[in-house]
Amino acid sequence: MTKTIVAPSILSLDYANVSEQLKQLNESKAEWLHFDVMDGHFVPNLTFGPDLLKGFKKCTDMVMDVHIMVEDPVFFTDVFLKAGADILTFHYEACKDEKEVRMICEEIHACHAKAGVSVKPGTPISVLDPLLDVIDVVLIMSVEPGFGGQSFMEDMLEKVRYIKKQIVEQNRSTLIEIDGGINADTAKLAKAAGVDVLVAGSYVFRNDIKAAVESLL
Ligand SMILES: O=C(CO)[C@@H](O)[C@H](O)COP(=O)(O)O
Ligand SMILES: [Fe+2]
Repeated sequence: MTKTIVAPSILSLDYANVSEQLKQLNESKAEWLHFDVMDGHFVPNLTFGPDLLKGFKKCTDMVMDVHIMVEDPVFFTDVFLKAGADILTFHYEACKDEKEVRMICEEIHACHAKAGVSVKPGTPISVLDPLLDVIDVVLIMSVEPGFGGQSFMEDMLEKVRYIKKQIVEQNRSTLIEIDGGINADTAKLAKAAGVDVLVAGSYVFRNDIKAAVESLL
């Protein structure tokens, strides 16, 4: 069994208490910090810009896992790579075609970062089969993107099982990340299906941070 990585989503961080929460995150077993970028167009919500990412990088050594939910992935990939993203994940649905997905992944690699591609619940995961050679992280949305605190869509586990099989058959080292509605119960289901990285927002920040992270491992 491979090691599980926990990626707390700062969408649910308590912004009245940032330094204390960051201190707890730094003391926790979470290895990645999930940074949700929303442009108000691709999803009906608006979140963070590159300066916030630069600020977080000064306060933690965690891996910056940037998830861009934006209409223009080419523009924002460049912006967040320059701001210091370690992993840059964009949406398949925001791209013109397969060629553009490949081109963005290659641009990310040229900046020495890892490339992630995300699919919304309604998108078949098989669209990523021919792209696994350039994808470091497949991010499966287990809620509709846009907001934290939604319920886990259990039928997304089928996508996890499917892409895991493809990764093994193609002999790739691609990681599978799941995002949305993760708590101690849904984490068990996700891990059993083959998930490597668990994004968790509301569950981590509405509980004791260190204990919540630990309960997901
Ligand atoms: O990308 C998103 C939402 O679009 C996520 O990363 C959420 O931030 C997850 O929040 P929880 O479902 O864990 O509360
Ligand atoms: Fe996310």
